[in-house]
Amino acid sequence: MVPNIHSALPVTGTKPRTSRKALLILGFLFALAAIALVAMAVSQNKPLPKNIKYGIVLDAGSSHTNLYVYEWPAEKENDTGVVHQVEVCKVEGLGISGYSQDTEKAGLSLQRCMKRAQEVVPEHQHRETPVYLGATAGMRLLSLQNRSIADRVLSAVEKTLRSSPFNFQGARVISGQEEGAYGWITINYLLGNFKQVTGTSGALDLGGASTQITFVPDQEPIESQENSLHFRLYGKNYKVYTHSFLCYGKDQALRLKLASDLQASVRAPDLLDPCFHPGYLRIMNISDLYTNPCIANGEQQLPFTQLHLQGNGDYQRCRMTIQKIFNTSHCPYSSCSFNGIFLPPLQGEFGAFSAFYFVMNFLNLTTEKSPVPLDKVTSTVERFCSRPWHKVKAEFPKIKEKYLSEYCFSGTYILSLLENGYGFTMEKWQSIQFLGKVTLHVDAGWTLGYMLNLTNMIPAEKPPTRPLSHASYVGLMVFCSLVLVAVLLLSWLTFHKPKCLQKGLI
Ligand SMILES: Nc1nc2c(ncn2[C@@H]2O[C@H](COP(=O)(O)OP(=O)(O)OP(=O)(O)O)[C@@H](O)[C@H]2O)c(=O)[nH]1
Ligand SMILES: [Ca+2]
Repeated sequence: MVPNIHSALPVTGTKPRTSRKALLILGFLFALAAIALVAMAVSQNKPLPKNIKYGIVLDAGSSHTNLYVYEWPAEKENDTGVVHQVEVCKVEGLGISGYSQDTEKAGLSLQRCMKRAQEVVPEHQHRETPVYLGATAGMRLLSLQNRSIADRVLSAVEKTLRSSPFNFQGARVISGQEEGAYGWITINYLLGNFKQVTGTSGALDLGGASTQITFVPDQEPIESQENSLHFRLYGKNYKVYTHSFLCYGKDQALRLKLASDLQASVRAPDLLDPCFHPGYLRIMNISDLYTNPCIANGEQQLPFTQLHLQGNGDYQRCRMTIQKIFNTSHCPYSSCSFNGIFLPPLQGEFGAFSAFYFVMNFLNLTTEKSPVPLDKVTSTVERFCSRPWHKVKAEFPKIKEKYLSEYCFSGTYILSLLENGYGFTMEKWQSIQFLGKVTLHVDAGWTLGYMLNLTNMIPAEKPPTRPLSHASYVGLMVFCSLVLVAVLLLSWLTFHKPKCLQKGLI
C-alpha cells in the first residue's frame, strides 16, 4: 500500500522539526535564487530608451525638389533594412534649376520644407543630424548651358541649408552614374538583397530630364568603362552596369519628340500630335522648346514663334514619332541600347520607379502580385490615348492638367524606352515590377542610397555577428542556472537525505 504522506506527519518531537527547518531554509534560498534570476532576466531585457538617429536628404530634381527625413536605431546602424522614411516634404514650385532667372528664389523655395524637418527631428538632435542636397539632371543641363548661373543656384540653396540648425554636409550636382548606383543600392538595401544569397534587383528610374538603368549583368567584363561600377558590400563584390540618359527623362523626351516632329513636318505652326488626346490643344512658345542643350539649335530657322499642338490620340503613330528620338544606327559594342550606348543583355528582376511608377499606377497597371503582361499594357495605353480629352478631363477633375494631358505620351514613351530602347521583350517584361515605395514605406529613389553611402552605413565587410541575440542569451543563462540549482537540490536531497525524509516523516 502506498504510504499516506499526510497521515505520517509528526505531531511532536525536536529532530524532525530541525530537519524541516533546514528544508524550509533550502526552499527559501531556492526561491530567492529563482526570483533573482527572473528579475535579472527581466531587467536585462527591458527595452533600452531608443537611441534614434536622423538624416535628411533633398532630392533636387529637374521638375521639383523633395525633402526626405530618415531615421534608424543607432545600435543597428550596419544592419540592412533598418532605415525608415519618416517624412517626405514636396517643395512647392519649380525644381531648383528652374530659378535661373532669379537664383535667390531657389534657396527661399526650400524654407518651408526645412521648417517641416525641424518639427520632425527632435530639437536636441538638430545639430547632429546631417543634411545633404543632391541635384540631378535639371542642374546638369543648367551647368552645361551656363556654369556660373548653376553655381549661383547652388550657392543660394547652400545658404538656406547652412542657416538651418542641422549639420549641413553639402549641396552638389550628382553624376548620372551616382544617380543610377544609389537608386540600385536603395532598392537592394530595402529588399534585403545584400545579406541574402539570392541575386540583386536591377533599378529603372524615369525622371523629368534623365533616365537611369542599373543592374548586375551576367556577362563580364562590362565593355565600356564609364558604364561599369564596382562595389564591395557586406563582404560581397558586385560588378554593376549603369547608364544615365541625359535628355531622356519624360519631360525632355517630349521636347526631343516635338523638335523631331517639327523638323519632319512642313514646319508649320500647327502640329497634329498623335501623343495627345483627340480634342486636346496646347500652345507652346518655340523659345521654350529650344532652351536647353538637349535640342541642338534649330529655332533660328523657324518662321513662327508659337506652336499649336492638336491631339489626335493615335498610339501607333505616337510610338512611331517617339521611335525617332532613339538612334539605333550605330553600336561600337557587342550590344547597345540606343545612341551608341553599351547595354549588356538584361539580367534578373527589375524595380521601376519615379515616373515609371506614377504613369503605370495612374493607368492601373501596377499590381502587387504578378506583373501585367506587355500586350495588356499596350492595349490599355492605346485605349487611353484614343479617348477624347473632354471625357478624360471630366473623369479625373482632381488631377493636375499637366500630368493628365501627358499620360498618353508618357505611357507610350515608357513602352518605347523599355521595349525598343532597352529590349524588354514580352517575356522579360514580366521581370519588371513598378514600385512607388519599397519595404518600410520608403520611396524608391537614389536619396536613401546616397545617405547610406555618405554616412558609411553600408560596410564593405560583413559585420561580425554573435550566435545568439542578447535576449536569447539571458534567457538561456537563466534556464541553465535554474536547471543547475534543481539538479544540485535533488542530488543533495538524494545523498544527504534529511532525517525527516529518511524516516518518511514528510
Ligand atoms: N503623374 C505624376 N507625375 C509626377 C508626379 N511627381 C512628378 N511627376 C512627373 O514625373 C516626372 C518625373 O518626376 P521625378 O521623378 O520627380 O523627376 P525629377 O526628379 O524632377 O527629374 P530628374 O532630375 O530627371 O530625376 C516629371 O515629369 C514630373 O513632372 C506625381 O506625383 N504624379
Ligand atoms: Ca529624379
